[in-house]
Amino acid sequence: MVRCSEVRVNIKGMLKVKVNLKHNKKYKKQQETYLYDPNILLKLNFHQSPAKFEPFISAAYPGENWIKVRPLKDGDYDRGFLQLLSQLTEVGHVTRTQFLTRFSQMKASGDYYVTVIEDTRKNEIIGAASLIVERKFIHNCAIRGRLEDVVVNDNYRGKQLGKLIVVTVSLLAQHIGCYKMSLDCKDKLIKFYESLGYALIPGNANSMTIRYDEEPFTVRHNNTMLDVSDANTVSQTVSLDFSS
Ligand SMILES: CC(=O)SCCNC(=O)CCNC(=O)[C@H](O)C(C)(C)COP(=O)(O)OP(=O)(O)OC[C@H]1O[C@@H](n2cnc3c(N)ncnc32)[C@H](O)[C@@H]1OP(=O)(O)O
Repeated sequence: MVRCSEVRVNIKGMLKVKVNLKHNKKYKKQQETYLYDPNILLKLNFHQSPAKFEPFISAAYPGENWIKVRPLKDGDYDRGFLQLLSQLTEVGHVTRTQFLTRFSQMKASGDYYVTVIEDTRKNEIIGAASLIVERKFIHNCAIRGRLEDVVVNDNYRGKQLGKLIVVTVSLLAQHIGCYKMSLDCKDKLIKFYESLGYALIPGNANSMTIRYDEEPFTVRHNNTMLDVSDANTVSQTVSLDFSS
């Protein structure tokens, strides 16, 4: 079968038809879908971030030509995205269908900015972080960002990729109009996030959790499980305020 890939009308009104003789088999190579528009990442101004990059890198120029910062793609199931997440927490056995269904739901909502770093030499996802947009009625129907699921493959840590992926989604939050961005983290990572502009808000930096997947209902304080009845202690939330 012959495919017509381009039809143009020139000045004299002559119809020009450019034919693509590629066989259908080659054509079958499916286009992958981005979760969100990758061009937004090229517009982010990394000089706005208090993070110190030495040498300077950004999402558009990540320092090496084999490093690519981009939105998650539906094909990333085959690039080890879930295996990377398993270095952060338990992922479970997620089938391709489950992955693609979740990807479509996230894309349809428009509020999920799962962002990854790919090692293009290996066709492998080596870093990830998610910005999730929360829509509010308060502050004139404002939107705020939540930073979730930050991880860098342990073979690539200590090379600024953690900073790169967190700053990318943080600038992205500001770019799309969030008035603030917050995250929950373990105590040992507070310094890491502080170096990227996040702060513990005095009197308002607690993070509390109730779990429904464990019995009896429990509140978590970092890694320590507490019974809800004596949960006076809580863990911490760090915020990045774009209005100040
Ligand atoms: C909101 C959330 O998702 S919190 C969950 C965070 N993720 C995890 O804990 C998963 C396991 N850890 C990781 O994947 C990585 O260690 C990350 C993402 C935390 C950091 O990634 P890296 O690529 O190593 O970070 P990067 O090289 O950019 O280091 C930045 C700085 O943070 C410091 N840092 C990195 N990891 C840690 C850590 N675990 N504890 C304390 N400091 C750290 C580094 O020393 C470095 O400091 P410097 O700039 O003064 O040299």
